Amino acid sequence: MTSTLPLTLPEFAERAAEVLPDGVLRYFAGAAGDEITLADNVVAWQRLALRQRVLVDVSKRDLSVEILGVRRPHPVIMAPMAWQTLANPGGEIAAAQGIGAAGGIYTMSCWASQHADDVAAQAADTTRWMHIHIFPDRDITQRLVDRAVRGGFEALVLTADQPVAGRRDRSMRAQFARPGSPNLADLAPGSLEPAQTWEDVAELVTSSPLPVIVKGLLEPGDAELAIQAGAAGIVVSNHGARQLDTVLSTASALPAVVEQVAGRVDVLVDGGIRRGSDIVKALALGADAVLIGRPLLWGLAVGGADGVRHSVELYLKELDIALAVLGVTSAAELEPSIVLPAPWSA
Ligand SMILES: Cc1cc2nc3c(=O)[nH]c(=O)nc-3n(C[C@H](O)[C@H](O)[C@H](O)COP(=O)(O)O)c2cc1C
Ligand SMILES: CC(C)CC(=O)C(=O)O
Repeated sequence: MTSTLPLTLPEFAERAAEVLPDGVLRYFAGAAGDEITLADNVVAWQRLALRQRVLVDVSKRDLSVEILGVRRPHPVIMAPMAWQTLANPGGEIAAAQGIGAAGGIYTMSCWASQHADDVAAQAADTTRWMHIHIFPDRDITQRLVDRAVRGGFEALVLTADQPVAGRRDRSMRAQFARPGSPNLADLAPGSLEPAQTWEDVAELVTSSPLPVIVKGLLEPGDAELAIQAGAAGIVVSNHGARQLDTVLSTASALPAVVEQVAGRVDVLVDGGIRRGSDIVKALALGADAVLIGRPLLWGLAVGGADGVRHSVELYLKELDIALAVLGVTSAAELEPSIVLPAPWSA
């Protein structure tokens, strides 16, 4: 892809809407029900205003943060998203290469349209996490864990908010051929497990050589249970508003979860993060890092690996400028006092 890549993040979304078939776009962009939470995931970050301090020496700025005890160049992680060959023939491999080139972590959905072994081989230089479910057949889960270990994936991201599939009105009639999940095809057909509980999480933590991050929590009480089960981290997430409409947006849910966790494990957040300034707000509210979903699919759709890399770089550029203008030199040291309820949201 040699055409000029977009200059802004919204332009990526517009270009993706032009290049993606209608059915695929509806599946990617859509969410549950009336999409109230989908909209509020974005707006909840916009409802926060930033306090800027001036005439601080910001000539040296540091975007690095610690994630699972490892210093990373910046806080951007690609969220697990199914079937990435629908966005671009390069699929998961291109996405992983792209985010790796930008210094970010790639989370591979277990519903991937390419096999984890191939992603591991062809994006060997990218720090990769493997997304998994507790499947009705626990042996499938175990085999995915083995595969993650074999492929050098460094953590497991366990989806907790999908006992059943959400009902997504926008994509219900979407016509597109599902690429299947070659990553699961050589295992028994994966299906969701409505009977999963925290006991399963504790068992997974005990048996897994990799740290387990529990994704899809909104309540402080669940964060506590995740810690009791031995999770190394949690993701405050509503699955991109795809599971149930009118659950809390993630910016609204984050502060109480951070308070409950009190630094005991890593707290990550995703949902509606569309600007570098949203990352500032997430970190200020106590997140250690952020996962970004749809915008990186738009990058993949528009420009393959290069598009993903460029999209991440746009976030980082915005993050860096935001820090400088706010008078802050370190992303890791952002304080809650830098955000306040915006007067325009009253
Ligand atoms: C097309 C698509 C597929 C997704 N597939 C998965 C998945 O397989 N597992 C999962 O835990 N979350 C999945 N998600 C949710 C994302 O991991 C993430 O929580 C969400 O997209 C973040 O919100 P954002 O898109 O507003 O950034 C998917 C999201 C999208 C848009
Ligand atoms: C294959 C699906 C279960 C992937 C998913 O979680 C989603 O589309 O939100």
